[in-house]
Amino acid sequence: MSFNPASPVPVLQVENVTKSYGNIKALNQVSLSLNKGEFVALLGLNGAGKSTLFQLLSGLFVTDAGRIIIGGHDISLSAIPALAGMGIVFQQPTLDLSMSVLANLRFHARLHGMGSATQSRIQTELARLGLSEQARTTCVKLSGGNRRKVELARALLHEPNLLLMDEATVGLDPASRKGLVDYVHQLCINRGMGVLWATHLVDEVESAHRVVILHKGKILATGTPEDLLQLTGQTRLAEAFLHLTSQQAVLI
Ligand SMILES: Nc1ncnc2c1ncn2[C@@H]1O[C@H](COP(=O)(O)OP(=O)(O)OP(=O)(O)O)[C@@H](O)[C@H]1O
Repeated sequence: MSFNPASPVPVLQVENVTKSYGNIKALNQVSLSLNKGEFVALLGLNGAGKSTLFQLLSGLFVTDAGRIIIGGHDISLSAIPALAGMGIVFQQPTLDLSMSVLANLRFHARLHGMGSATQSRIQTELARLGLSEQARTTCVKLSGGNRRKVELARALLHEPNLLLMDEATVGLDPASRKGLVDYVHQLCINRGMGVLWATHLVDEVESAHRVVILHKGKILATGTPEDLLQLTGQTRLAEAFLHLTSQQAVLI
């Protein structure tokens, strides 16, 4: 089955979101939206505010101002249905390394109240990621790349409409990074899932449908990779990114 992008359906709307830590404004009036089947890259240097945005999206923190709507549900009013439609892979590993792959996935399935569908969903996701043979392996024995794949399988288990990837390739070698980006791209195409992929690595965003450049808590620019090249007059995305973040002009 392949997704038809003809009629976009927003799976995520971020409206004028502001968040401060004391005097530090980590996010300043940030707005973005993401449609079904769209791969949107959130590109920003260290300290841009990417993790802060993800913490707000995953309900760990609340906004100082603005609204976050996931699958039509305002997270501040209806957190449970909002979060139920979302999967997330955090920058920091969150598997219980003392448990098996299966036990980690079953724990997540119980949290989502998946019931009798659990076993077949686990088998499907592990098979897709080439991890069926590792199902009973204790996670501490897995390579870094395979641990990330288990985290991705866990994030996909309850079939979310929105997948958040927060610098999910940290610690992976270049081939594994590319493998993960390509796999998630296919998920967008095949399942019509929306993906927000945060990174500071430009090579991970070259195939994104849209790139949002976040810098010092503000969105500097948004558009297709081609739009950003045109906007900056550069020939490579890495140069366009450097150009935008060094100029800091508001170019939306
Ligand atoms: N708990 C906190 N307390 C105080 N300041 C914080 C806290 N978390 C983040 N910040 C500050 O907020 C700003 C945004 O940080 P954030 O971690 O969201 O950026 P990031 O884009 O995820 O960076 P990185 O790529 O390095 O992970 C930075 O100035 C950071 O120092």
